[in-house]
Amino acid sequence: MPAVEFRNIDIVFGADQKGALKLIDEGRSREEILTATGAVLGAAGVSLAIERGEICVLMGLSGSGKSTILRAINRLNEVARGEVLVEHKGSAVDVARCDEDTLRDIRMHTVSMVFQQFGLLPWRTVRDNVGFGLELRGMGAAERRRIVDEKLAMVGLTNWAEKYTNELSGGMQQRVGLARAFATDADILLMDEPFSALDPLIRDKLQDELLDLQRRIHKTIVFVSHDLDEALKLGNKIAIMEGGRIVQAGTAEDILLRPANAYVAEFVKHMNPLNVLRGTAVMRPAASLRREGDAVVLDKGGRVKVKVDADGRPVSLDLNGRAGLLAVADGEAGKIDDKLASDSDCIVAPVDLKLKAAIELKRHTDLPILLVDNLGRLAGLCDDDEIYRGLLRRLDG
Ligand SMILES: Nc1ncnc2c1ncn2[C@@H]1O[C@H](COP(=O)(O)OP(=O)(O)OP(=O)(O)O)[C@@H](O)[C@H]1O
Repeated sequence: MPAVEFRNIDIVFGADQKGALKLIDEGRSREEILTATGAVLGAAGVSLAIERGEICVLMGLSGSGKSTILRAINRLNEVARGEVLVEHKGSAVDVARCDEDTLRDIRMHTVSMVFQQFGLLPWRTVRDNVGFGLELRGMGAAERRRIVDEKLAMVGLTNWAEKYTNELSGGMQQRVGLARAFATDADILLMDEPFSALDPLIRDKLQDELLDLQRRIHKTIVFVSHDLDEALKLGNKIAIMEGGRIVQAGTAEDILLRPANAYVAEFVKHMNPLNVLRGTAVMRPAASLRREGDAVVLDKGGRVKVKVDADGRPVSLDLNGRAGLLAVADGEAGKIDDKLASDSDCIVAPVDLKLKAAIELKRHTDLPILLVDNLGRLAGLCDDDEIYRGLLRRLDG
């Protein structure tokens, strides 16, 4: 069960919902619907599943409908048609139709929201802002203090607990907003352009902090942004919206490599592919490499071979009859010990290795890179040839 799922939702602002829905079904544009009915099309035919633990970024130009669908997740916006399923206490609840008590329960325990303008109460201290939701729930002071202090430590604001929020910088205020959202322990966080009021350096830092926190807390985050860099950096999944409709949803790589239409292509035109692409985008897949028995041939001359076991995991390296050494690089950043690298003949790295890291590894070691999946099985080869060809293909558009 996804944590959040939009099933074919339409959202209309205005009295003539029926008239607007009819025109949506006829495929009319927002302008046509506005002229004919006076109603504003907020969202049309939106379907999207957001899995538990995912960061899904809703991206698009101003007015494209990002906030509109985000706010349907806790029914701050009513949907005219369709379902908004939210995983609540182990089952999928249609927020669009559930009763008021269930809705209140969902808002209090399952879905929490972080706003662009922080939404803090200036007459309360940082500690009392973070504990506000818990206070509304009727939680006792001691328990509240324990949770609030834990969340303040999480966002690095322990020493600021007694200050008033207007004594804090914008970046710090947004950290208070984050701590408040974390304090409710909601599984789903809705973040409506939370960093866009901040200057670029602070924004970049908070994005890193959010990614770092997410590695520890595994929330489901639905994040609205109009900035593609931010979307590509944060999103496991990115849904691009135009005129109230989702025009493409996929991974950063899908969007960069296969933009669905001219609108998406325009967004990605100026992106630096190195920050987004992973080894998988350029590697020569294992299945297309020449096999010789239990060995996979890595070079044209047939002198470099890697032996794989019955499951396809690389076990040894054969350099024209001499045994070579395989060295393992860690994580998507491809970290490797210098001494190990200099003694080795080939590097084994995870398949989600960032292309930028692959290039750095190549420059640093000048060794071919074997990419392996999360079970250690050979997924493909990423050497100079693959990297150059992959980049050229990308740059050629
Ligand atoms: N409460 C409302 N009443 C009437 N129209 C609304 C309301 N909320 C949103 N809209 C309209 O719905 C459309 C989509 O707005 P939305 O705020 O979702 O866009 P967005 O993509 O989030 O843009 P932005 O980045 O500017 O916030 C816009 O045309 C907007 O004017």
